Amino acid sequence: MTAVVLYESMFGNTRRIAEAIAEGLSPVTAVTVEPCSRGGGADADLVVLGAPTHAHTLPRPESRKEAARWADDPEQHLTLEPEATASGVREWLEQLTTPPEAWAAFGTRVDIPRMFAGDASAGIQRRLRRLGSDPIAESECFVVTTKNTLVDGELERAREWGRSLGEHVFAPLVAE
Ligand SMILES: Cc1cc2nc3c(=O)[nH]c(=O)nc-3n(C[C@H](O)[C@H](O)[C@H](O)COP(=O)(O)O)c2cc1C
Repeated sequence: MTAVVLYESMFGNTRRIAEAIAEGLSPVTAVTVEPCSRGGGADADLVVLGAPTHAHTLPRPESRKEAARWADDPEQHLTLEPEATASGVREWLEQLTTPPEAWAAFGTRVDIPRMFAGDASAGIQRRLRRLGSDPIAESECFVVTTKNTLVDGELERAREWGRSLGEHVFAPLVAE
C-alpha cells in the first residue's frame, strides 16, 4: 500500500501543505512527497495532487514566469522553489491516459472568498473526472495571506485532511 502527494509550488506554501498531508497519511501507509515535474507517481494506491491557484485555476507556463518575476523583486521577500518554473500539475494531468486508482485534489489560494479567488483544486478535479474517475473525498483548498505566507492553522488542517484520507482508503484494508 503506497500513497504519493504530488505538488507544484512557486514559493513553498503548496509544498509545505503537501508535506503536512503526507504526515497525516503516514500512520497508515508508506507515503512520498514529490514535485510533479518529475513525472512519476500515477501508479501509487492513492495519489493526492495539489497546486497553487494562478489566475483562478491551475498554473500555466506564463503564470509560472510571472511568479518568478515576483520572486525577483526583493521587496516581496519570496524565494522561488527549485523546480517552480518546470512543468507542473497541468502538464502531469495532460500526459495521463488512465486515472489513478484512488485520488484526491487540493489547492492553495489567497484568503479571500472563493468566488473571487478561484481554486486550482477544482481544475484538477474536473480534468480527472473527464477521465471517468471520481475522487475519494471532496477537494480541499488551503489559504495564504496576500504576502504569500500560510494562514495560521493551515498546516494542522492539512495534516488532519491527510489523516482523514488515509483512514478512508487504507484503514478498511488494515482491518481486513
Ligand atoms: C501569477 C500568479 C497568479 C495568481 N493568481 C491567483 C488567483 O487568481 N487567485 C488566488 O487566490 N491566488 C492567486 N495567486 C496567489 C497564489 O495562489 C499563491 O501565491 C499560492 O497559493 C502560494 O503557493 P506556492 O507558494 O506554493 O506557490 C497567484 C499567484 C501568482 C504568482
